[in-house]
Amino acid sequence: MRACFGSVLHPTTASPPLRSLHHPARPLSRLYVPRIKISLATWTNQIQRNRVLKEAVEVETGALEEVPEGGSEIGVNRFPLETKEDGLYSPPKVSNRKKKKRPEESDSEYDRYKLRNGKEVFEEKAYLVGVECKGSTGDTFGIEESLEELAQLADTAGLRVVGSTYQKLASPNPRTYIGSGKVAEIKSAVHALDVETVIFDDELSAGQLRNLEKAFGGDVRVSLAQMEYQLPRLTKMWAHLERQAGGKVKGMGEKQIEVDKRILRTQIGELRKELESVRKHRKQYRNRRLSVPVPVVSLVGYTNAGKSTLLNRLTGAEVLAEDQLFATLDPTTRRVQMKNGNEFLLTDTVGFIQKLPTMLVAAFRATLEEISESSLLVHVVDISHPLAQQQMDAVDKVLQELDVASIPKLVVWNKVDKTDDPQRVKSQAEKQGVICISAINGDGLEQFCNAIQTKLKDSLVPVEAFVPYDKGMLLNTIHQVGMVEETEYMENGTVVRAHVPLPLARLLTPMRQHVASGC
Ligand SMILES: Nc1nc2c(ncn2[C@@H]2O[C@H](COP(=O)(O)OP(=O)(O)OP(=O)(O)O)[C@@H](O)[C@H]2O)c(=O)[nH]1
Ligand SMILES: [Mg+2]
Repeated sequence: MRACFGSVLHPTTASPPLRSLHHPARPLSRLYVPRIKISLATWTNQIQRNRVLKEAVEVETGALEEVPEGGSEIGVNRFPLETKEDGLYSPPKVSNRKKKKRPEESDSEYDRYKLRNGKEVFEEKAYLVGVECKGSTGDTFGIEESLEELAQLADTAGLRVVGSTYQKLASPNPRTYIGSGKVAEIKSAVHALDVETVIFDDELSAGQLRNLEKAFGGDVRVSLAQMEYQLPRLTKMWAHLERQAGGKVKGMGEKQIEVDKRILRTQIGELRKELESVRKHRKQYRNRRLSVPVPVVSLVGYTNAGKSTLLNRLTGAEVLAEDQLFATLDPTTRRVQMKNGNEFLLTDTVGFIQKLPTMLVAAFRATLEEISESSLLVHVVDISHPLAQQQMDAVDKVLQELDVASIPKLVVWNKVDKTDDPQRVKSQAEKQGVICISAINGDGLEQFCNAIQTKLKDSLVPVEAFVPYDKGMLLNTIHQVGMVEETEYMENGTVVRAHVPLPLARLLTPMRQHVASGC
């Protein structure tokens, strides 16, 4: 056994050659996501396997003569795919911690390569350990729920959860965090189940990680949790920027695989700089966008609440919406046109999660900065979730930490179709002045758009401006994004009285002065 990553320990078993790429790491904070989703080990494997897969595709299209080792008889689909009837890949549901191994399930290395979102991942076997310290404040989620969520995250990260345990502690053991009896119990589970990754539901010190690895029987290497967290995000951002900004960012134009190779060669300090540069360019991109004076509405909410589904439904966008945590990693913005012709920009964001630590908030900054520049936040709640209230509280807490609590907010209860009694939920929502929708079947979306419009109006600025006829486009924009109360046609232009978004009001400033000085 070897390696730890965040509070994740990777014991090694007889590994295929690719697994030697594993890089261990340690946690910087109590991070769920980086600890598992962004395992450099998994990620480097993915890159490596994707390369092989890419080569295999080239073989099929005749681009390469040489067949990759071991791939001759299987071609593109040399690794098993799990498909649903509709042909889409469906990851195994792992929220059931007592999942039994199917008799026909083989542990051969090939069987454990799975295709996820078009990428191939090696499914490591994971064992979850939940820890609850008595007297720890602020946690409204119980330990069982925390473990459920951790299992879902592990699934999202491409791990196969083979077991779990938890312990309530009066205070953590300084050497191993959990008690020695628990350590022994986990050790036997690790060996009995051939576990490769042990994930702790809490922050462990470097010393505790070392001791635990030793106790479970491996040598520990500790480093680079931060990098593991940033790498995929960085890559994704590049891809995102490439699509949106048209090739001006450093590294753009590089194929994904080249970016991947370059990142693999890069050290963590350099990566930090790169992330910073991505942030700067995103900001430039946002500034350009802000010069188009359309109000920005951001969808925020707990992960899996249905934000991307709502964006897709309203705009016809094709943002990945999946029953997995953290399906969305970087924001996407689309224009929404309402029936009355008014427009706003709708931004999807990365979902929040309980115990989102300040450090993670900082790391998410690149994406969450979008939120701070919105005219309106739409808090999407999965009202069918048994812990909907706790999730709402967790989101509000993060919004406070992000210092955006002052931005007007509209709360929307989503997935009403999934509740036991949609009618009852709807009337409850009405009483509380909350909009009730189903992003999946479109129920309540008209009411939702009207509510956005009303809320946006509250954030509009009243202006009176003289718009010369040669600036006719501007008048169109005022009609499109603002609310026009009165227009008066003069000899050289139009006097317009309207409520407009702040950026447009700024743009109109010279014309407002014109009004003041004599029209
Ligand atoms: N029944 C039902 N399912 C929904 C509804 N809206 C979304 N879903 C499902 O909920 C799951 C999560 O939806 P996403 O849109 O990916 O959620 P998200 O908030 O973007 O999640 P993250 O990107 O992880 O933060 C998907 O399986 C959707 O199909 C709804 O109104 N009703
Ligand atoms: Mg999403």
